[in-house]
Amino acid sequence: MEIRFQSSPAETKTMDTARLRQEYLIDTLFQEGKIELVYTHVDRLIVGSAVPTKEPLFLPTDKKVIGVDYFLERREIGVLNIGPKGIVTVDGTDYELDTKECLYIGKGNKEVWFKSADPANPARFYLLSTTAHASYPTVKVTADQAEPTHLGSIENSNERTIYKYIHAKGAQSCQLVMGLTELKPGNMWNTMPSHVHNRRSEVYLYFNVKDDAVVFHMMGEPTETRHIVVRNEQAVISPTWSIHSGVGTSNYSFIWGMGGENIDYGDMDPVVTTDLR
Ligand SMILES: O=C[C@H](O)[C@@H](O)CC(=O)C(=O)O
Ligand SMILES: [Zn+2]
Repeated sequence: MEIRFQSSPAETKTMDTARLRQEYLIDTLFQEGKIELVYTHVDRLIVGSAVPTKEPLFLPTDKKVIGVDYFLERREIGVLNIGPKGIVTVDGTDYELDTKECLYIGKGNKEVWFKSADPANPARFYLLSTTAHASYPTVKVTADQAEPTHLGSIENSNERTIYKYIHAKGAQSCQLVMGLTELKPGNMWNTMPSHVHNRRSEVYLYFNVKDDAVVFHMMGEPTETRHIVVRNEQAVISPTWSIHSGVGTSNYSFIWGMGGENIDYGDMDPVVTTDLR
């Protein structure tokens, strides 16, 4: 498992493009036939993917990194499929996940397997895990059940739909909050006006980014911003003190996921756009 440590705002200010990318961008996800996991000390989130082809893939532990006998011994995980239909098997129970469907798996489940319904058109499971102190029921959430919220306007180029899967009023969890946002065609800005939330860290996984398109992901303290150029199926780690907004050269979607002190989606500190530097 790859390990990332934490950098302070003061350290981040001094980084050049390559260093920023090394620190905050995850560009190794969604390799076919593989599970990929990245451990960040930012709220101890584990960010990953599973793209099962011929063989089912097992969610492994890494005794050296997490110090337990199985992955979910002291953790919970959200699984969101951004590809064709797949199956997640949790201690012998199968959950079918179609595109944009999510599975919350609670602490204490010993064996998690990922399979594709059609190995020639593999499922693409995005994984986000936080530490957990209690066991909540494993539950599947469909896009329809995910409380679609329409936000933004074409005038501001940010008309989008936010689906909340795991949060205080949805699938229950210890600290994981997770959902998906889709921009309408012709709309390029996400999360603008931007915000921070010192109570939680966040990771964005950009997807449905066209092959010749990129997203300029804005990060940093509101008065000390930087950007990272992101391509399809790449993720960016956002520490508590950082804004996390983006503008694409075309429309796109992203999965947002958080861990920290609370599971209240709305607990954000808005940044006045004209205060950004
Ligand atoms: O803390 C919440 C997250 O940053 C996202 O849910 C914001 C988002 O999807 C959007 O405004 O488009
Ligand atoms: Zn946020």
